[in-house]
Amino acid sequence: MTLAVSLRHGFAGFTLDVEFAAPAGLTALFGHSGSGKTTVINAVAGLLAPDAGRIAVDDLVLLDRARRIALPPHRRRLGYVFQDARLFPHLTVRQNLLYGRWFAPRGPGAALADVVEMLGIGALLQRRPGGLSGGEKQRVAIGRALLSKPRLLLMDEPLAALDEERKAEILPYLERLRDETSVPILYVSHSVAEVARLATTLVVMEAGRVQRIGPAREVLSDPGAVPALGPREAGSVLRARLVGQDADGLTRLETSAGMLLLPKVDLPLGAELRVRIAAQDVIVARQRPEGISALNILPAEVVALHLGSGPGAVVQLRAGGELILARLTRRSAEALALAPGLPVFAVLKSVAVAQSDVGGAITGPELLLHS
Ligand SMILES: Nc1ncnc2c1ncn2[C@@H]1O[C@H](COP(=O)(O)OP(=O)(O)OP(=O)(O)O)[C@@H](O)[C@H]1O
Repeated sequence: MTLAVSLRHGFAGFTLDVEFAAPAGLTALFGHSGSGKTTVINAVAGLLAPDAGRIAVDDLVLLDRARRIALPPHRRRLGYVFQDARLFPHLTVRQNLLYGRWFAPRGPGAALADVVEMLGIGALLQRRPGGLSGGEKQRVAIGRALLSKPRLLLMDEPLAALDEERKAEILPYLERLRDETSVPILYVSHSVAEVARLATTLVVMEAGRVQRIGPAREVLSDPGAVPALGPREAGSVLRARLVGQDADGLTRLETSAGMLLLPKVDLPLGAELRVRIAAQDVIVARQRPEGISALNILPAEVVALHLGSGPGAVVQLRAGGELILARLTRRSAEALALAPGLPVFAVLKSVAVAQSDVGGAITGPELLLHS
């Protein structure tokens, strides 16, 4: 299923003008506060009638201003998960979940038992929302949305109200949701780490427009997207496979950029992972450094150099089949005479690992590993 969105809408002092397609998987709408993410979600949900536009899920048109089509929200069959779970306090978890099914059309769809298992909420079924943690409540809210057999799940910053520990608890379930159901997810976030971990497609919004769109891995390693993503948070995502557990406690991950050695990643051999390398955790060297504690040094080649307006610069490197971003100062870029085609070495100071979107085991919280 693919969601196609084309929208124009004006508020006083703000114009939204966007066009994008969200294929299967999780499409993240990323952007700074006020860039228009919630306005897009509200238009898709039918809570806002835009000045102009068309929204369709495959052949089903939800909105077409030119043809005067505008399905009311309840006929769009969308599951909505907000920042706060909005569960019914007087109903048990089980009754809250079944409430979602109440409005679902007949026909095949997710079974209660499967949803309960996927979200790990079996032990909570007889409890009422009042006694649940924020993360547990969100898992129930996701289950309720799924059981309504939605065409599409809309998630507006579902983790924003949670502390880091609760976020870490819920992320693996969102990964399962993305990988194990065929329901496309439109997910609003302003956290690059969250987007890097979850998104299959990334739509970067800026001042009401789409600044970049594409497969998340490509957009995240595009130096041109760094200003919109924020230089502190920008970084690339690599695919990796766990290929060895060494006797000294280090884990070997195979990537097309080379082998990575990390402190123990407690997963079975063959596990597929996403590895996130923040641009600020990469050092660029002209020669292979020696006498250095970093374990992960990858041969690479400069692809592009992106100079900012200030003292910073971002360099895009190709290592094997992967693109890696490194953040450095303009002065260092000049001292190293970095230019496209130059062979260099990427020294990785730290790497984060998460479950990949290829399936496989659940890793639990994102592991931030210093290599
Ligand atoms: N009902 C409204 N009336 C007038 N202006 C609005 C209305 N809703 C949103 N806006 C304006 O539209 C712009 C985009 O808002 P929107 O909530 O879509 O941004 P956002 O990217 O979701 O931001 P945040 O991350 O803070 O939620 C903002 O300038 C906001 O003030």
